Amino acid sequence: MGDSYEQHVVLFPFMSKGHTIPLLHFARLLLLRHNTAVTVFTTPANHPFVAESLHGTTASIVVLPFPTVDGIESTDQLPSMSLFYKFATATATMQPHFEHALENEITIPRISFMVTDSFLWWTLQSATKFNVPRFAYYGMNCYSVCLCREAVFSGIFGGAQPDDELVTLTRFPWIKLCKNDFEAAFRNSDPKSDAYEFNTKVISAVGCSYGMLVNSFYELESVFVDHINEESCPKSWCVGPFCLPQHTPNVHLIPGEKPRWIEWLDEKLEEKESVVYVAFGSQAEISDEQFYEIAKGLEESMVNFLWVIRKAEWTLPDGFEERVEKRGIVVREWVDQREILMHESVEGFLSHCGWNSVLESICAGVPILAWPMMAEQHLNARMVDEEIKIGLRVETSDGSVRGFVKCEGLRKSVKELMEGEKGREGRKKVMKLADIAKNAVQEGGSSCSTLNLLFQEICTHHNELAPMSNSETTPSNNNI
Ligand SMILES: O=c1ccn([C@@H]2O[C@H](COP(=O)(O)OP(=O)(O)O[C@H]3O[C@H](CO)[C@@H](O)[C@H](O)[C@H]3O)[C@@H](O)[C@H]2O)c(=O)[nH]1
Repeated sequence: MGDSYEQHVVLFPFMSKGHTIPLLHFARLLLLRHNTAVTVFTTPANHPFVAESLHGTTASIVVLPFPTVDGIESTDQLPSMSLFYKFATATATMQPHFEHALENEITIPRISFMVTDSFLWWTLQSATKFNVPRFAYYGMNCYSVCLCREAVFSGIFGGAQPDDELVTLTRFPWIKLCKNDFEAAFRNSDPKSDAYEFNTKVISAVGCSYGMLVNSFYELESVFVDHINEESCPKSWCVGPFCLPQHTPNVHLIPGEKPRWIEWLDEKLEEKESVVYVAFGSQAEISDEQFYEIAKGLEESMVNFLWVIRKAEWTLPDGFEERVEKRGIVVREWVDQREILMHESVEGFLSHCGWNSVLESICAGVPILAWPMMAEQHLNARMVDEEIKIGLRVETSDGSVRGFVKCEGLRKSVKELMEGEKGREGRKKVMKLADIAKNAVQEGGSSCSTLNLLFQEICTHHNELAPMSNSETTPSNNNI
């Protein structure tokens, strides 16, 4: 790495597509600052994905060994998400290799700060040893962070009320939540459980970090950003959407080079037809029974759809693709989701509400039909439907937040998104937010200014430390 760089940022994403992709976008965003060098840490099996994503940039990639029993290095490959805690805990085996690289391999220029995923809690110890400020990347927005904290502090989980009964939050009285808005593992208060142990380590390491880096923008959730920054530690820095500044939709200049689903969307655009995009992220688990109802609901809705199916074992009803031939397309490959959302024919997104999907939909000005499945997605769905009002929720058969979705419920909800009043209102609102998001990442916008401030603060922090290079640094246990 050359001497012309004044700043050097280390990024260490967690090995899951929904966590890695945004930090790779953030790497590109950092590289727009010409004086900044970026080093990204990853594992052998994730290296090709990271390298392809950073192709054509000056980012350096460091590969650390990750010895797992089954050779799985990304959560989307796990046979079941019940193995998540085992997988996430195993990342700690990388700590000595990470520290070896910090001490010997990537010493020039001196590291300004590191952004490591909150699930890699042990990186705080490494950052502390080498006197490098650590920003924890949560993957969640400030709304969900605040709601998780409030639910814990207000004792919602311990209350005697049924799991689906709504409780008003004292700090945010316009918000009602139920126990089922949270994963059972997150509510588990048994200190001996894997979930409790892991979450405790993660939360306490975030609390002792220099800051929290958030893939969001201030105008989207100012009440919640302010709440975090006024009432708790560490400070949150909203510098997103990470996917925006450097995104130019793929331009397929050579005929025949376009993926078939983009050609299909082009055809729909020519026919002046709108399309709903259907995708549930990189790790959702869907039962065969539920999968069948999705297929039937889409077929009966009579809307045009592009459906990305993640798992080979999810089988479509007999003759499905023939019956929907003219108005539906099923894709079983990895797609450029942002390119699809940006396509002019796409006017609705049936989504599991992973935070990246929600943000990408906001940036593309596409309203959402929210069908949360796991993690913090139920909170994101409340945000979409009740807080920022850019869509609606899918109708479940018993009205509960985790209820089964029958084909009639799906058909009605999809129609409402594409042709109904709630869809229309959501579309207007999300288009305004798309403009605000674009402004946020422009020079002078809130996210751009926050990132500048972060760099300024880190420079001041460095100047206060004795000048020395990393190679001269004696590992110590001083807190930053
Ligand atoms: O074929 C595909 C499939 C996915 N994606 C991208 O993969 C990412 C998926 O992220 P997200 O929508 O957030 O879904 P998950 O993969 O489910 O994300 C996990 O991580 C998120 C960030 O922490 C959480 O909000 C979610 O709840 C959690 O499930 C997005 O950038 C998509 O654009 C593609 O580009 N092509």
